[in-house]
Amino acid sequence: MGRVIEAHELTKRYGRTTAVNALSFSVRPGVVTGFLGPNGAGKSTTLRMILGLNAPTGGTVTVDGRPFRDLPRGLRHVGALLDAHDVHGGRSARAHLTALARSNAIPRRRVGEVLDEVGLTSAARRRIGGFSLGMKQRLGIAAALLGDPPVLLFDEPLNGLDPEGVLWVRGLFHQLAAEGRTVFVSSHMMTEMEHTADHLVVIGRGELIAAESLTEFAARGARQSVTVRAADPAALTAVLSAEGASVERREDGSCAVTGLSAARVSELAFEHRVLLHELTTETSTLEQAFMELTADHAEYRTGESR
Ligand SMILES: Nc1ncnc2c1ncn2[C@@H]1O[C@H](COP(=O)(O)OP(=O)(O)OP(=O)(O)O)[C@@H](O)[C@H]1O
Repeated sequence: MGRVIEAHELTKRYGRTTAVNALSFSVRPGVVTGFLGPNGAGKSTTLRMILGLNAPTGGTVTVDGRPFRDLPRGLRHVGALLDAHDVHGGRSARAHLTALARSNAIPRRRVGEVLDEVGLTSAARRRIGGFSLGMKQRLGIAAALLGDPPVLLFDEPLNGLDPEGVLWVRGLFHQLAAEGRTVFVSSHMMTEMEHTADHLVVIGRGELIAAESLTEFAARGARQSVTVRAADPAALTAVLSAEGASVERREDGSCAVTGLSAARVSELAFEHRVLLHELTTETSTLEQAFMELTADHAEYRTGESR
């Protein structure tokens, strides 16, 4: 039921700022695709171009082979949560969704269904102005689901949700993908995507850095190193280096060893009678892979004068 989103050489310039630069990627149905990048990387701009809210300076982006503008029945084709605050605070949640349903020719019964789905039934008659950010996110998700669309876009949907809300939203995204929909979710935090996305499109400064499965992405950062603390670090270094390992002596007296497994380090130390006080395997995390890959692309970084 889902449709492929295809960006080809997509570019957006604002004056001299290039927000999105020759970005090409595709988002497939049936999996949750995370859209990851540091602040200012161009995620919101890209999502707005997918929805036809911003016109590209160059390149194209299509849903099911067509620009969004050419797709009739808006919300029934693509449901989106762009900015949870972008709602009329004086209205009730139910009135807000009812107005959206009416203008998109969506049956009224969907309003009750989506309110239920996002857990807002008991708050449906309250003014949105009094909602917490988490409740507004739920309302925005309800609006995205209203037209039962095959394609769903969410911009930073986890912002403001409590831990229970985060678990719920992850379950919902997986369910929507399992139903065969196309689910594209932006975030600037790798940790948020780790248990949310199956596939990743990673950008920095408007350019594509990676487009691959979460497993492939994780493998980039999966350089294992072994931390060893030895009674005689110099002796250990000599033994391990002779076996082809690279050994880095740290200030705290420990050694970071790459190129040998912890088991092999232990065997060699035993054979050469080097006493060990500590032996730990460190696997670099997804977060490290993300930081390393985006380091050259971060728009705003602490300690950087621009
Ligand atoms: N309307 C605009 N006019 C001028 N510059 C803009 C406009 N919208 C976005 N930009 C610039 O384009 C770049 C990308 O912004 P965008 O909001 O798409 O990034 P983002 O990845 O969504 O960031 P964040 O995670 O901070 O929301 C930024 O440098 C931003 O300042």
